[in-house]
Amino acid sequence: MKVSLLDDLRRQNPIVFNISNFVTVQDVANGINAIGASPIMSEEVDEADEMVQMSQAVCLNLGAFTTPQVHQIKVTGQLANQYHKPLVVDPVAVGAVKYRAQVAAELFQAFQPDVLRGNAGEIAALAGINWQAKGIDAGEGAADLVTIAETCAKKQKCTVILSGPTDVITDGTRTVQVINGTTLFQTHVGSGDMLSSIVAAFCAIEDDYFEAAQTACLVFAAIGQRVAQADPQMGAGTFIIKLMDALQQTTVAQIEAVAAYE
Ligand SMILES: Nc1ncnc2c1ncn2[C@@H]1O[C@H](COP(=O)(O)OP(=O)(O)OP(=O)(O)O)[C@@H](O)[C@H]1O
Ligand SMILES: Cc1ncsc1CCO
Ligand SMILES: [Mg+2]
Repeated sequence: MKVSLLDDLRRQNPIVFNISNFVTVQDVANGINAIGASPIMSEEVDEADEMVQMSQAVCLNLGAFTTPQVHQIKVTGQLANQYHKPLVVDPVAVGAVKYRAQVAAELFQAFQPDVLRGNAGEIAALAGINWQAKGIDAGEGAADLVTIAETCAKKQKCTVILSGPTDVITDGTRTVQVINGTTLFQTHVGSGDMLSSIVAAFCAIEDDYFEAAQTACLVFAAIGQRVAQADPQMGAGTFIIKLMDALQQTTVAQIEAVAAYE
């Protein structure tokens, strides 16, 4: 685990191009900015080529697309592959909505993600494993989370992050579990979207996307855990504000001091 990648990220301040969703776009932009990268968002396919070329990573969030946006997402994903820019995809609610699963399957015919980041319900759906997803939330299932993530990585031919109380990160061969975190993440809609774009920021500065993905998960979860531990009475509203502060201010040494992974 190379937590020092966080210092590289802050030094290099890479541009991360996001097609976000309207629910969480501001948290995603501010999260990227706070941690030390440079966000840019777009809803216009005509600027996709220029945007991808000037970016060091691309994050496509499938949270709330319209038909024109599906086209924009498809073109942007293809451009990311063409220009060899790391491509992270967040497949929001593909386990809960058949239409979304169908659109995601069509998109993955058109381009190849480098990292897929979703909760258990989303990653199980992309792995073809039975699970009861619940809207944007993970839902319930009996299957083993490591098996789900590894199956998904092999099937989709990329690094996979299955996030939750424990994050499972795998490229199908190497697998790490990040234990850090706080239940307060669940009280803030868009914690996962923030994580996906922060994964893209780490992929912008580290060519081994498995390494980038596991470091991003550890950094995000450990920072959230430190915030929660500082005030046991904290609620959802304060958490996001303190989390933004901590994304900006937490040091590599502070993260290493609480890091828990296996
Ligand atoms: N119960 C929990 N305990 C500790 N950490 C958690 C817990 N649930 C989620 N997390 C952390 O929250 C972050 C977001 O992951 P999560 O799986 O909740 O994404 P998500 O379901 O896509 O969220 P959203 O749809 O709100 O964006 C990750 O860093 C994960 O480790
Ligand atoms: C609540 C919600 N609905 C569509 S996207 C989204 C934010 C979590 O991705
Ligand atoms: Mg999500």
